[in-house]
Amino acid sequence: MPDPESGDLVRCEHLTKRYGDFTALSDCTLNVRRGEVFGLLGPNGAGKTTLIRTLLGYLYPTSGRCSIDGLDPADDPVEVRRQVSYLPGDARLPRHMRGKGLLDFFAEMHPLGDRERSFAVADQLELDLTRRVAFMSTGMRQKLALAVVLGPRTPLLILDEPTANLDPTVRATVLDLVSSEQATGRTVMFSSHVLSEIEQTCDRVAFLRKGHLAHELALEDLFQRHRVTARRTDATSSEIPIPVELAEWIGGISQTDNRIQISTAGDLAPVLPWLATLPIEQVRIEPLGLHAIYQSVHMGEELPQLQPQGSSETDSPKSEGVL
Ligand SMILES: Nc1ncnc2c1ncn2[C@@H]1O[C@H](COP(=O)(O)OP(=O)(O)OP(=O)(O)O)[C@@H](O)[C@H]1O
Repeated sequence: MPDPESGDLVRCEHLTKRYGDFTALSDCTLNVRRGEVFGLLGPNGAGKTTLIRTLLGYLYPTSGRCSIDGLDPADDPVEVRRQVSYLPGDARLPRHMRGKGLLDFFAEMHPLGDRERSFAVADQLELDLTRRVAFMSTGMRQKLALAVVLGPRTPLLILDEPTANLDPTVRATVLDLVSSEQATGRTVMFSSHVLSEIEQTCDRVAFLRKGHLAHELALEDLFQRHRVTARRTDATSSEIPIPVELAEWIGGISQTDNRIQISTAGDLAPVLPWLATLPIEQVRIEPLGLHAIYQSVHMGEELPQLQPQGSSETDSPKSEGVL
């Protein structure tokens, strides 16, 4: 039964999917909250599409379970798919149809289809709807697929690499469209290999690696974290103590030769006066972006220090858990 009271629209509990002996998704537990934009990140073959297709009931889980609005796709795939607009990574459209006819067709087919909306999206993407699909470029077909998928007013939108094959201007429009969908109350899941798109659009992101959920991260949290690098000007290499009153803001301090690195969490304002008192020069402060996290997950390395706020532990890397 749909459960509108639950804060989570999507739930995966210990979801595992094997193809023969090969485990494509392993013990994956994650939730997507209603109204959020949730990003799926991971290298090629990480299991993103497998996760999405299991959620939609196109694949049966080997073990574990998942649900969309309380509905289990293994039990009721048709009803689940009524709740979802899905853009596959390899969307194939009937080649003989013209754009206009195709949008009409899909708007009529879907119980929540909205022809006006599909045409408005096509217009926003500056797509020529008079052409046959067969004569469209790859990017034009992607635009058309987006116009199809963004039409129906489903509670959930799942987009598998929606900006693939699009030029930078159109990519930006697509991200705007995703944000507009969120503003209307829809929940969006999307996978992308473009980290800046995830940073720009998502509320939370999950990193998959070799079928495992390697990390989950709230973007708001990431933007609050910075890395300060500097050169020590004093001759000693003695440890710089973290002032007790700043324990909440300083994640850790590490030093190699005379290079010092300080990780911060939360507002920088209380940290800056203290930094000014330290024997350091060539100070660089940079937000800890997704790129640093992604690289670590991708390489299977331990992650850079990301202490939760309130922690005063030193700069020991951690490799598990929610960042
Ligand atoms: N039908 C299948 N039979 C066997 N193995 C499969 C099948 N479908 C996918 N796989 C394997 O499962 C793994 C996960 O594939 P999946 O398509 O989910 O990855 P992905 O994260 O979406 O990758 P990409 O970023 O390249 O789209 C890959 O190693 C892939 O080769």
